[in-house]
Amino acid sequence: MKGRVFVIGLGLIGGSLALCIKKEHPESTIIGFDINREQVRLAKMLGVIDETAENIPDGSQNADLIIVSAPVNDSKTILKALSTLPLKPDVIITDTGSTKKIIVENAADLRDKGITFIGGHPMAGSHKSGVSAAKDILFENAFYLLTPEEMVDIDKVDELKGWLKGTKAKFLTITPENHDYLTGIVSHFPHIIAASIVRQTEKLSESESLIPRLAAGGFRDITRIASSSPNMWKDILLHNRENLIALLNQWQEEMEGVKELLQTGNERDIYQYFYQAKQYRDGLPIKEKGAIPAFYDLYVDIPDVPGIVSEVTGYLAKENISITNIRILETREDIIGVLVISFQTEGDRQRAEKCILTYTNYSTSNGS
Ligand SMILES: NC(=O)c1ccc[n+]([C@@H]2O[C@H](COP(=O)([O-])OP(=O)(O)OC[C@H]3O[C@@H](n4cnc5c(N)ncnc54)[C@H](O)[C@@H]3O)[C@@H](O)[C@H]2O)c1
Ligand SMILES: O=C(O)C(=O)C[C@]1(C(=O)O)C=C[C@@H](O)C=C1
Repeated sequence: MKGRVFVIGLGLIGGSLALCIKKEHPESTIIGFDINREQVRLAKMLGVIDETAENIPDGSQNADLIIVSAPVNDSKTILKALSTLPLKPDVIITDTGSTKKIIVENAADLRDKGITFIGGHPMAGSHKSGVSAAKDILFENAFYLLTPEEMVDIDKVDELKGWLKGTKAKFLTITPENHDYLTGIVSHFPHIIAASIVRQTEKLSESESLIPRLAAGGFRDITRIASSSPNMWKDILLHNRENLIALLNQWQEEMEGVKELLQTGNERDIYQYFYQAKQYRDGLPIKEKGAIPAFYDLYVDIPDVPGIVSEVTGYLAKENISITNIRILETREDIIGVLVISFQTEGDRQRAEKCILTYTNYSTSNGS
């Protein structure tokens, strides 16, 4: 496809979508805008965008596709601003926000002007923010939720899917209300729990200095997402308050049940509690295996290609670096996401990181 694509908000998601679009449609021109000038500079330097726009009116005027990818409360304001601008009549506007009901409501003025708005949410991401974390494989095999309203022409939805083909995501159309209910359960609520576990641990560590050093495998796995952008999550919670309050009430009941299990001390019931959770978790399409206690972990973001694990371990063998364990965190259905390699010492971990960065262009981190 040819045309001008204007990305507003050049962060992890806006940047990754820009890369996907350019890869699939090399003849398109990607124009970027962000209120943070440093993100714009980086986006241009990293080749994520072709051109920069000074402001939203400039970038929008000749755009064929506009992608709004700011935190949801900012996106709400941006959509309102877009509705006051002269736009191409056949432009498609979409967003990437993690919530949909309030966003779609705030696109009403665009709709009234006959402009197509299709709410969107690629259901993949990371705890990292900013354009430097953007990558074109981020959405591979992930669900990409779309929430077009009834009046939106099906051809326009297909056109948007065409633009987004390079994400290699699986498109699913649902209502904004259902979107917020479902993502509340599987995404927003788990983020609250992860943050609450970290906050409780922080308070308890004030009187016990060993706690941070012991917080390894399990703690890291369950709290990784607590490292996500507080600004983004503040907005998500404000946009999905009702669903989240209902979930918190249910969770409190669940915890009361657990407390009762402990007070009663019935071995069989406690076993059953964990057994049932394991059955459901193991049956999910995301098959994360084995919690390996590892103090010196290296997280490597890997693409979904055959032989990738042996490729990475091959480089380490070449440099005589021993590993104590290796596992794959499958972050999305059908896709390898992150390779977690464990080492005996921090020195080995650092050497391994250097080695992988020398031989490949995969990003690495210590998972924190
Ligand atoms: N991070 C994830 O895992 C994830 C996944 C799917 C969807 N989302 C959603 O996608 C959107 C973007 O998230 P992200 O992870 O890319 O965040 P990010 O923090 O990496 O990037 C957001 C960017 O928006 C910019 N911005 C804020 N207000 C702006 C404004 N008024 N005009 C122009 N730019 C503005 C910020 O400066 C920042 O560079 C959010 O709505 C988020 O809910 C996030
Ligand atoms: O992998 C992560 O770090 C994420 O939190 C990604 C995640 C999620 O909850 O699954 C977070 C918010 C987005 O709206 C979509 C995806």
